[in-house]
Amino acid sequence: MTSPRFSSSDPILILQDVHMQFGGVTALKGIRYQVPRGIVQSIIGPNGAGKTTLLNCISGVLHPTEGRISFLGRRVEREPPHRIAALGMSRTFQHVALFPQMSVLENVMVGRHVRTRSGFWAAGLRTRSMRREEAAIGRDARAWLDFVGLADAAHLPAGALPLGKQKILEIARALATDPALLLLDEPAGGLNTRETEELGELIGRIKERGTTVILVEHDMNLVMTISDRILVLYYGQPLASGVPDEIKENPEVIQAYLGDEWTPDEGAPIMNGQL
Ligand SMILES: Nc1ncnc2c1ncn2[C@@H]1O[C@H](COP(=O)(O)OP(=O)(O)OP(=O)(O)O)[C@@H](O)[C@H]1O
Repeated sequence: MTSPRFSSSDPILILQDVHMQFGGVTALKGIRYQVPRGIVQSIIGPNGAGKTTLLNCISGVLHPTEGRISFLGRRVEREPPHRIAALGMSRTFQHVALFPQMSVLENVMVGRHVRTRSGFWAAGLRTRSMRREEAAIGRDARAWLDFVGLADAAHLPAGALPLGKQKILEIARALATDPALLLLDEPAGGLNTRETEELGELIGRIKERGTTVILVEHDMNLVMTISDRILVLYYGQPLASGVPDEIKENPEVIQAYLGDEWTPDEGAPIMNGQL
């Protein structure tokens, strides 16, 4: 699915002068950035900095008003979300968007159908080949539930799970397409400390599988613990980029986001859990 000119050492994602205007609001002002393959790349910044808008542009939910986005060597800034998903990108949303009446397993199977030939609704017609495909999808979905630690809940209605597990289920559903790039929009929102630690451990295992992760997150403990690189957005522009220690010690970042009261010696800043 990658471009013939794409080499495995090329950045998986290249943003060139990405600009997004909503009427009078400029949400992104010419973002230039590259994400190498196989890392956890976090994007942080205060409310309204443009983080979700950037994820929406990358995943095709929004089309930037200007600029180019290349994913696996292909231009995608004018592609719809399903085409980008089929190229190998998957995402979760800030607010849980599961089918609450469907089982945990079925929710993961819905995610997998993005890549099947028959599609989820056509599968209802149930030809023999479709049934075989369906059975294979069921097996894969179980394997993903096992991977994220939800195998025991496979037959429960998704809506019956506590929020923390629903968020993990969303990640399982996004993983069901076996994406090269996974975008996570505030996965730790609403999670307690233990759930957030488990989430961090899961993201680490996703990376170990070879999936690149882009994480938009306010929980600084999580970000500083699991990120290979951090991009700081401020009013729609990159303010800084680097490894966690560089970001923690960057005076502009400290000044702009973290407040004067925090110093790097105190460890990762939390600011009431929020930037
Ligand atoms: N659909 C839209 N129409 C108009 N303005 C929008 C739209 N989406 C986002 N914006 C504006 O764009 C700017 C960036 O918003 P965005 O949600 O991307 O920020 P964010 O960094 O994700 O914030 P948060 O941390 O609160 O989620 C904000 O000023 C927001 O009000």
